[in-house]
Amino acid sequence: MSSTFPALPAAVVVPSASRPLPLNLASVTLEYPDGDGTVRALDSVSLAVQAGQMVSLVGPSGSGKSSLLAVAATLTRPTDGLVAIGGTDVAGLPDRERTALRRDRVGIIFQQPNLLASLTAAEQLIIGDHLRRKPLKAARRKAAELLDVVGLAASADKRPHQLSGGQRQRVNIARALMGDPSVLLVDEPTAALDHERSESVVRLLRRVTDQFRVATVMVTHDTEFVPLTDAVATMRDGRLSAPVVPVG
Ligand SMILES: Nc1ncnc2c1ncn2[C@@H]1O[C@H](COP(=O)(O)OP(=O)(O)OP(=O)(O)O)[C@@H](O)[C@H]1O
Repeated sequence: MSSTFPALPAAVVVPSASRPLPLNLASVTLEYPDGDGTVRALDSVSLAVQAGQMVSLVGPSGSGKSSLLAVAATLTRPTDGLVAIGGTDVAGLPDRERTALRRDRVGIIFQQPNLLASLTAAEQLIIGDHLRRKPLKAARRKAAELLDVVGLAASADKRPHQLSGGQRQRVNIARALMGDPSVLLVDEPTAALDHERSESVVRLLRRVTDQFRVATVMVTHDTEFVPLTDAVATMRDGRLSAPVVPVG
């Protein structure tokens, strides 16, 4: 842990009773088959994230961070426990409704932007809305607005090879916001970036979390960026080794 990270008293994030939490994981366990037995990637993990809150998820390799994101993203069904997005319990939903919930409520940002080589920055955003069957004109307007938010208004017509790594990650962030998600799940967004670009990407994630009131979970190994977030959750051997603590 970085020396700039303050030691703080533990405090569990308390959900507001009046409005459903954008993201609520309660006692989530995930087991993968492993030879004759199973490996427990998540062991009774609980994590509640409020609108406008940004939580850092840290922990050693193999501790379960990606598994937690995959379960929160509704990409992986947990073996046990509750996964609720905006108050909807995902467990009972058939695959089609899970996919629709994910498309409409969850923005996912992976380490690598995975942009399509032949599309411009604006088109990378618009194509998602096309799949959501939204009108093209509105999608164009929204893409322009979001590219402006991420500082790429002047690069809307550039293709991935004409953008820097940091700019590609900004397109990735704008793309994840196109569906107006209430939850943003971010996996090591700075893994391929130098320090300066990493900091500016995390600051951007902080800004969009505030501006769009999304509930953001960011897996990061850069603990120096933890103070830019509201709280830190530490994973070890599939468990949250400490309660979520606010960053002071
Ligand atoms: N598809 C899978 N099948 C079997 N075991 C898996 C699978 N995915 C992950 N695991 C195991 O689950 C545990 C948690 O892995 P996970 O990838 O979630 O950790 P992590 O903290 O994200 O690691 P890293 O920081 O290296 O990405 C590990 O023991 C891993 O080997």
